[in-house]
Amino acid sequence: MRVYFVVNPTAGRGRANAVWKRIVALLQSHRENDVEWEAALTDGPGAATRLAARAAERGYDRIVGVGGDGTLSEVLNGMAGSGAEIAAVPAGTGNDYCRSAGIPLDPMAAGRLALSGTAVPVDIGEMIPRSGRPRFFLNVAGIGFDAEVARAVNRMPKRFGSTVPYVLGALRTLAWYRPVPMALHVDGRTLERRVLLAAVGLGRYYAGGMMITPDAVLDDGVFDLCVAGDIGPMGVVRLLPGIYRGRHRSDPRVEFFRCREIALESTRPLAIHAEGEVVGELPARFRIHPSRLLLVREEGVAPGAGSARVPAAR
Ligand SMILES: Nc1ncnc2c1ncn2[C@@H]1O[C@H](COP(=O)(O)OP(=O)(O)OP(=O)(O)O)[C@@H](O)[C@H]1O
Repeated sequence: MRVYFVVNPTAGRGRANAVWKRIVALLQSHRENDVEWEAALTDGPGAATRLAARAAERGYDRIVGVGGDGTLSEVLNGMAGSGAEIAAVPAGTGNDYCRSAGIPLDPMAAGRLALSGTAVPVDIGEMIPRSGRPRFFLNVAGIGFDAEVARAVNRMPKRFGSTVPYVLGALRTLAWYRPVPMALHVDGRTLERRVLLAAVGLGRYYAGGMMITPDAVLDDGVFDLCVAGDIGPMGVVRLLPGIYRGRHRSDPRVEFFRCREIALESTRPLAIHAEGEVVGELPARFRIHPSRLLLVREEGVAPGAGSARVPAAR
């Protein structure tokens, strides 16, 4: 098997650098002779997409993103549709996709899995803005309050980990952001609402462990759409802490839908985030591609990580 590592040395406030050194030591001691590997470090935004696209073109069987959710998302956008498998070594700040997918958060365990685990098909989403470039995502994309929080968080230094910047960004955004009148087209049905946020989930977690779409399953062929309605600043303050445990599930102002196609329109332009990075503006469509990605993950583990599977015989 030929494995290509795409390493973002700046992920996790530079933690990825140390992680990568340990992974190299693991690779050098790896006894399986049938693994041939190569690696490249990213040198800025967009580099992981270019590196992953080249690796897929050159016929690598497996492409491993070493970094956080942003790195993995860039890797996906370089290799989606190529037939290559994707694996992840979590070395970022939030690592929400690994949390959602049941990939070990311990980078060395994830590194071993990347080398010897098997890949299973999972769903990916495509965000198609009316103007601008479409983009694939693997975990959560969204609009509204959370996209504005993502914008605020991305402007902050990452030295505090993932939760503190998120809470600070959320508080700052609370001061000015108000629910926006929107039309949501969900599998052909139109809903009109004032919307605080809409999150399109394949995985369950985002923003450093918030369980925004608590029932999402990576390989069920549908999006879990979470729509938080007309909720004011004090309501958000009360709602936010409970999202870490999925308690918003029972809040009457929050609705959930299982669907395949979503189109969102708003009365004013709203930013769209994918995996916590701002990637476009409404209006946009979201389309699911069931089982489109081959993901290396542990089988039969992890709450929220997909349907339970019988462990393969070894
Ligand atoms: N050499 C580089 N210098 C600066 N930025 C880079 C470099 N390589 C990649 N990037 C950018 O770094 C961004 C953040 O990376 P990533 O999301 O993987 O780490 P993180 O933010 O620490 O983790 P998480 O998203 O899990 O919280 C990516 O969006 C990518 O475009």
